[in-house]
Amino acid sequence: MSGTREVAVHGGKEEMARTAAAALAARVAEGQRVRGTASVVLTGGRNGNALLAALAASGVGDAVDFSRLELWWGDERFLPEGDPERNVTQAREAFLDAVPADPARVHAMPAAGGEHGDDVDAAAEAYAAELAAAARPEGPGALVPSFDVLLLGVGPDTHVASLFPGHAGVRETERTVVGVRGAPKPPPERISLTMPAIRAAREVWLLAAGEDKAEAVARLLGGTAPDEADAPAAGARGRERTRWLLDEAAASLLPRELRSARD
Ligand SMILES: O=C(O)[C@H](O)[C@@H](O)[C@H](O)[C@H](O)COP(=O)(O)O
Repeated sequence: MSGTREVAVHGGKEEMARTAAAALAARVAEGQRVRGTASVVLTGGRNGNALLAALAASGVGDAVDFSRLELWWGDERFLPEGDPERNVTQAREAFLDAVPADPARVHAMPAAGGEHGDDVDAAAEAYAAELAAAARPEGPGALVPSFDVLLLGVGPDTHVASLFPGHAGVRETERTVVGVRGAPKPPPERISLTMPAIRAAREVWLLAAGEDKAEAVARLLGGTAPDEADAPAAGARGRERTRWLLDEAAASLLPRELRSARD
């Protein structure tokens, strides 16, 4: 049984990113206070990167000890190391190069042309092994760490990570990481956490901003939840809490009572 679901609507995408960054810093600081270290799964995309940039801004992440923060990725574009389109490259530019993270705790997904060559499935298996090695025995299913917060940008087609509607990855029930081919959002080859890995997180935060997300958000939150195979974001739930962080444009087609929900 998953936990609570909350919807928060913020004025614009910048306000949403700043609010989300401050909330993430507070959650990480709490996790570090209670457990010594915290574990966050980052997402690619404009909203994910905007949140990271806000987190790197002065004053926001002051309560976080970045040297005790385990960073993972929910998905990665399977491109060569250093490619500007890789999520980790964009995260470094937005955030990582500005904070004192411990490189040993920054778990980037494998790049194409690296030790796994161009075998995206082998790269996915390697990341699954890295997650399992970091899992604590008491963790959920002990295949992945008990992530404090797992961030997900939401696509206009309701995809999250690199789990796309109707594609095999969204129906995976055993593996924690899969290789993706033929992704409708370029590049076609990607690595992605699966729903079992996503749902192992204590909290899952879904980020959606802009008019182009309004129809997806209305479909996902405005009434009966669609099946996750057809609308992957519908399956993205935390064990303790699921938060939707929207701006007014993305929330514009929601019922009035949801549009006014504030953090
Ligand atoms: O690798 C990726 O492209 C992302 O992980 C992807 O899942 C992204 O989060 C969504 O497509 C939303 O992207 P925007 O926030 O840019 O709309």
